[in-house]
Amino acid sequence: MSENVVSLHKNPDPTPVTTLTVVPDPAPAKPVPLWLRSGRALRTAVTHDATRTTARTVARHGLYVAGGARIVAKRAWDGRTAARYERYMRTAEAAGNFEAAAEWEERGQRFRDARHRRRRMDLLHSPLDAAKGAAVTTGMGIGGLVLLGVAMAVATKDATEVVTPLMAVIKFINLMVTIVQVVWGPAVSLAPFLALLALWSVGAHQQAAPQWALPDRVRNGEGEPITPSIVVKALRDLGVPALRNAIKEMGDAGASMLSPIVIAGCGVEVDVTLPSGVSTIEVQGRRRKLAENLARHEHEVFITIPQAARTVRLWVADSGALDEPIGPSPLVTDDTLTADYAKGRAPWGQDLRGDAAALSLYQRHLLITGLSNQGKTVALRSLALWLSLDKSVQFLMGDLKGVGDWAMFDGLAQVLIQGPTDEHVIQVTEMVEGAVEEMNRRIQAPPGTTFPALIVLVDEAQVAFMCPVKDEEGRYYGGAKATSRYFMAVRKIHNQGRAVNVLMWQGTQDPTDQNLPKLVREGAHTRASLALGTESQARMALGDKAVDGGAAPNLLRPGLDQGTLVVASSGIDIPKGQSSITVRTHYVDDDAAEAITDRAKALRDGVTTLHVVERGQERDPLADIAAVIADAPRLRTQDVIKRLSALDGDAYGDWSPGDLTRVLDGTGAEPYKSDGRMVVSRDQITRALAHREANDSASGA
Ligand SMILES: Nc1ncnc2c1ncn2[C@@H]1O[C@H](COP(=O)(O)OP(=O)(O)OP(=O)(O)O)[C@@H](O)[C@H]1O
Repeated sequence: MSENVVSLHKNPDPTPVTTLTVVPDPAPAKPVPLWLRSGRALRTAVTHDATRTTARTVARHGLYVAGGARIVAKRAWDGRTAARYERYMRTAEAAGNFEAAAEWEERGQRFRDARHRRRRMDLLHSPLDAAKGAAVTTGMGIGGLVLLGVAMAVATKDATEVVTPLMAVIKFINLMVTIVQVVWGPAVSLAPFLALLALWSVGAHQQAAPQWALPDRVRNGEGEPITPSIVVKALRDLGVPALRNAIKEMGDAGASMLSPIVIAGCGVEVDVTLPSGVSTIEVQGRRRKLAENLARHEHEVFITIPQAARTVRLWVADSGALDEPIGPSPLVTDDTLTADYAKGRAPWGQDLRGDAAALSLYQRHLLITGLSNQGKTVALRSLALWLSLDKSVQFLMGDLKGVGDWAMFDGLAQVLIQGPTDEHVIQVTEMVEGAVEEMNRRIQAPPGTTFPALIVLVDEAQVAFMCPVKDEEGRYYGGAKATSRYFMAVRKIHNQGRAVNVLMWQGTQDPTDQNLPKLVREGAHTRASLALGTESQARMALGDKAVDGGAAPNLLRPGLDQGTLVVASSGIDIPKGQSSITVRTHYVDDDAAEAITDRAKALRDGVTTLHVVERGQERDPLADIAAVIADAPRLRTQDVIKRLSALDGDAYGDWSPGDLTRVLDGTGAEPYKSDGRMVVSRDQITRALAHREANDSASGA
C-alpha cells in the first residue's frame, strides 16, 4: 500500500553532501646548507664512541710518558734531597701530630748535615783519590798480567810468552773500541727512544695519566680492590676543603691517616683519623660521593663513628657482594634447635662483616618497619618462629593483612586473627586489651612470681592505627588520642609490660606520624627497619640517635635489598661506638616456617587457637575447660586457669582454684591430686560434657 502513496513534500532529509577540500602538498623541506651538514657530520664523527676511545688511548699513552718522567724525577729528587723528610713533617703537622713533626724535622736536619759533610769531603779528596785508585788498579792489573806471562814463559821456555797475556788484553780492549765505534751511532739515535720507553713503562705501571684518559675499566674502578691510595684519593676529592688541603699537604704520606685495611666479611674495613679541622659528620654527610670516589654504589659503603676521637670507620663492600644471597637460617637447617626466651638469641642473619647476627628478645618490645614487600613479615616471623621453640612462650597474634603469612601459627598461638577489615581491627584491639588485663593481673601477683613470655604480635599495625570505626561509647579503635583504643592498649603494654614479660611486637608499613604515632615508635626497645623512602621515615623507624649515628635504611634499595634490616637494639651486638647495625636476614619461606611451627607444636600439649575474641558473652566454663586442655591427658589446675584467663580475661581473669573446683563440683571431673599437684583430667571433662549433652537432649525430648 505504501508504494502507491506519492509524497507531495520535498524530501526533508536529503543525503548529506561531503564537501572535499583540496589539501596542498606540504612544502618541500628547505635543503640543509652544506656547512650545516658538514658540521653535523663532523660532530657525529668526533663524538662517536670509536673516535673517543681512540683519542683517549692515544692521549693516555702519551701522558704515561709525561707521568713516568714526573715520577722518575720525583724519585731522583727525593733520593738526593731532604724533600721526603719535609713531606713527612708536613703530614704530621696537618694531622695535628706535632711530636712526630718535630722528629721528622730533626731527621731532615741530620740528613742535610750528613750530606753537607759528605759533599765537602768529596770536593777536597775525590780527584786525588780517583787518580790514586786508577793508578793502583792499572799497576796491579799490568803486574798481574806480566806475572802470568812469566809463568807461561817458564812453562813453555819461550821468553816472548811474557807479554802474551798483556797483548791479549790490549787486543781485547781494541776490539771493544771497534765495537763501540760501530754501535755508537745507532745507540745514540736509539737512546732517546729507549729512555722514553722506560718512562712510559713507569707511567703505565703507576697509571700516571689523568682520570679521563684512563681505560673504561679503570675509570669506573669496577671490582677494583680498596687500597690506601684509593681511600686517600676518595677522601681528598670528597669536597671538604679542610680535608683536601690537609691531604695535599701530606702528599703521598696521606695514607698515614688510615689504619691497616682489613678484610671484614664480604668487604674491607678501615678507620680514618681525620686531620684537625675536619669533623666526622662532614664525611658522614657525603656518603654517596665517597662511595662514588671509591667506585662503589652508595649502599656498598657504610660510615660509622667508632670510639676513637676524630675517626670514621669505613666499611666498603666488594663490588656486588651485597647482592649475593646469604645462606639458609639455622632454624631451617638444624631441626634439633630449641629456643630459650630469657637467655637465648634468635638467629636472624648476618651482619655486613659476615658474622652471625643474633637478637635477644628478652623483655624487649619490638617494632619493624619498611616499605611494602621488603621482607618485614618474613623478618618478624622468623623471630616468632625461633621463640615458638621455647614451649613456655605464648602468642597472641593479629595479622591485619590476612593472606596467610601467619597461618602456620594456628594451633600454636592462643589467638590468631587474620584479615584486613575493620571487624578484624576490632578483634585485634580486643586481643591487645585482653593482654593489658593479663599484664595487670601479673603486676598484681605476689612479688617474685615469674611469668612466661606472652608475645602480643600485630603485623601490619598501621591498619589498626588508621581504622576509622568507633565503638558504642564513641571511642575510636584507630587514631592516636587518649581515647583511641588500640593506641592506648599498646601504650599500656609498652609502659608496663616488660617486667612481667607481656611484650608488644609490631610490624608496620611505610611509617608516617598518622599510621605510626610517635609514642608508639618510641616505646619499642628493639627497632628495625627495612628499606624506607626518606630520612624522616628512617628517623621515625629507628629514632634520631640511630640516624645521627649513621643508620640509613632510606639508602637501602627497595626491591634489591629485600630482607636487609638496619637494627637499633640493646639485644644485638653492635660494634662499640655505633648506634645501629645492618643485618641481612635469612629468608625463611612459608614451607620452612610451617615445618618449624610443626616442631614447636610437637613441643607443646596442644593449643586451641581462637580466631575470634569473644567478649561480654555468656561463657560455658565446662566447654572452655575442655578447649584449653586440648590434647593433654591432664593439666595442672594452675595452667587451666592461666589458659582460661588468656582465652577470656574478662570472664576468667580473676579466677582462683576455688572457682575451678566450684564449676567442676558434681560433674565427675573434679580436680584431683596427681604426683602431688592438683590436676584436671581431659577424659573426665570429656565424659562430663558428653553426660551433660545427653541429659540436655533427654530433658529436651
Ligand atoms: N630475608 C630475605 N632475603 C631475601 N628475600 C626476602 C627476604 N625476606 C623477604 N624476601 C622477599 O621479599 C618478599 C616480600 O616479603 P614479605 O612478605 O615479608 O614483605 P613485607 O615487607 O611484609 O610486605 P608487605 O608489607 O607488603 O606485606 C618475599 O616474598 C621474598 O621474595
